[in-house]
Amino acid sequence: MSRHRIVRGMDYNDEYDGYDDVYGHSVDDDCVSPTDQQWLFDRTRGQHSMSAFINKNKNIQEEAEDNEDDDDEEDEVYQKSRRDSENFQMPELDDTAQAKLSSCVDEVRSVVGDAVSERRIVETSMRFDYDIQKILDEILNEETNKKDKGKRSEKFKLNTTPAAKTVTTSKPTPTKITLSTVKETRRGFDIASPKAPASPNLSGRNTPTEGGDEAGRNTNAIFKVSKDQAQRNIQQLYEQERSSQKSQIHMIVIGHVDAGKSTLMGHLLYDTGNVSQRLMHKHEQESKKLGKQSFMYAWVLDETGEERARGITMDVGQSRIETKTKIVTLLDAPGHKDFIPNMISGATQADVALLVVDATRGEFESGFELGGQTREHAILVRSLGVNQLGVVINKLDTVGWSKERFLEIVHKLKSFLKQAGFKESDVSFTPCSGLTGENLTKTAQEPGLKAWYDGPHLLDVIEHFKVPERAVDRPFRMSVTDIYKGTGSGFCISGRIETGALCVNDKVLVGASREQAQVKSLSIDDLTQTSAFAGDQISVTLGGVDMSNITVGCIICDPQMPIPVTTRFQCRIIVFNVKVPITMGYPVLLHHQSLIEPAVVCKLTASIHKSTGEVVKKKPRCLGQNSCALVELETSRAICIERYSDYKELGRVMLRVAGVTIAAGMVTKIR
Ligand SMILES: Nc1nc2c(ncn2[C@@H]2O[C@H](COP(=O)(O)OP(=O)(O)OP(=O)(O)O)[C@@H](O)[C@H]2O)c(=O)[nH]1
Repeated sequence: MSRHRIVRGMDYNDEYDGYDDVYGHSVDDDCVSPTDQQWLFDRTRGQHSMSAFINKNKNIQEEAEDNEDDDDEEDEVYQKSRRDSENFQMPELDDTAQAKLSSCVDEVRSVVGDAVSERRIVETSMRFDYDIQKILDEILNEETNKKDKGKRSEKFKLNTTPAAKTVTTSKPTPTKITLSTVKETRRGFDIASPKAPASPNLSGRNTPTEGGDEAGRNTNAIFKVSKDQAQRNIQQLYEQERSSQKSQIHMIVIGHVDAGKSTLMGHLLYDTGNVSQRLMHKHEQESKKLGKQSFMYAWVLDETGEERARGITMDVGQSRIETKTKIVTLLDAPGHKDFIPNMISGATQADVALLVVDATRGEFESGFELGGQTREHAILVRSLGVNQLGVVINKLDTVGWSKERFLEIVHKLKSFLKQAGFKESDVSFTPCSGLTGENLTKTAQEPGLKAWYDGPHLLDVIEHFKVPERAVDRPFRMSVTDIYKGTGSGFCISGRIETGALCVNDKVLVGASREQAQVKSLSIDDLTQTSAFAGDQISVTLGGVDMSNITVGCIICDPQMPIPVTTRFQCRIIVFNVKVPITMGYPVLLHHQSLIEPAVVCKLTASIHKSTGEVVKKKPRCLGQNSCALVELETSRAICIERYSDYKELGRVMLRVAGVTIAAGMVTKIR
């Protein structure tokens, strides 16, 4: 039972409240100099109306590339729209309609800023029955049409950056701040130019001296490796070392909070002899003392005091079991929505998944139908490349082993999973109880279940998962999931080898810094090894590298065939549930393997058909839920990424905003 949590390079709190910080930084530190502050609208300085502010600050330097007349027209139109807003009286509505209207106005404002009058937003909202997507389409399209027709009198700029709310007051005003400031404030936070990626610390010790473009792509850099490393026959080595061993598989256990995942895994570990009777007795006694005896099996994987006290899993617990033909690494994911980043990080390491659902009446429904995590987890693992799924219909003891309840849940999940992209033949449904241990490692014993079920038990289901092909003969790539101080010199990193192989004494390149490091030692499940291959979860001690250049999420790669480094790339995305449609400038948190990095949707290239991939509309204004599109993303720092067509494992991304997954994507081009 190992759990690497010694050094976590990422503070997941950033996921939830880091935006203020990021925007604050962008505006306060970089975009607006102290002297520019005078041009920003500030209610505390008595500028109670925007028009007063405009009049007061007439002599502001103009944006170099804009035509003076246009600016005057913009002034006039903008002021007209403001007056329109100020004189506008809200219609009298009942409470529900009023609430819908206010929320619509807020959401539209967050996209278009102050450039559109209150009246227009209100009227459009009512006309389109508060459908935010239609309202935005209407308003944004109208603006474009007007522009196209050359009706300059109606021209004013839209602020399409929801994140830039704090500075929108400066954007549409005729009294512009300097060009450089306007450009900088266009986005929610600072974006390094793709041509000059923010460079990590380069110690100069092991960095290449020539070759390679600025972003580190198509590099011709000369990285010397030993003859042994350069000429090694990896396939032969793999067969030599592994042909007589059981195959390895990584299985993530997912599902809504309290579905019984940890209890199920703890009981499975106990029944398969992976947890001693002594330890189980200890868990039983200690959990009893705290009045939490029902959690005694969960304690096998929920090891920290906080997890035990709160009765929830917070980080991915890791353990392993052996079946007849396989060594299975179990990854017990947290079900609570606050810990989805941890769950994503675990899912990137998984080959297959078990989706646990609680059969208790009302509980399945709240996990599946009422915004629970059952759907989100299933979609996430599928988007991250997991295509074999075992659905465990758990806690059947609470419904008297009812066949009807089992079939009802199977029916509901089947159609959903098909839509989520799972093939029917790759999905199985197993009834059981993690608490009583029914149908875990032995065929059904309970008369209520035996009466109608004679299918496989859970261990059988796991045994029959197909082992994915391991890309051992491809260049080495590994994503770092943890960093910690080793016992000797150097320091340790852990992660899963996505492709290729690694041997002791090999040279590797580290992340975007491209610094060279040497493998001092490596281990799998705390056992020292001389080599490791794609699919292995390993710990590596590295030497000769600046520790500050290694962070959780960075990629370690083959020095002769390095991974591309970039700040900008194109993705094909599927948009999930978004409250506010995605527009240009939309800030997101990019999840790539274990990396979580602020990014911005900097271009909406085309809307595409979900199944055929045909272009439906070029340069769409916005993307609503369930749409599919080609977009470009720009990260604030240079990252290592691959095209999906080259390396499936490293070409997938997830986009999240304020703790919600809004899209999943595949990388199609690297700029
Ligand atoms: N009756 C019954 N209760 C169960 C069963 N499995 C789990 N439970 C109870 O459900 C509660 C939650 O179990 P956990 O195993 O912690 O659930 P979890 O899905 O791991 O929770 P998170 O990881 O926090 O999402 C505990 O009180 C368990 O005893 C079951 O098969 N039958």
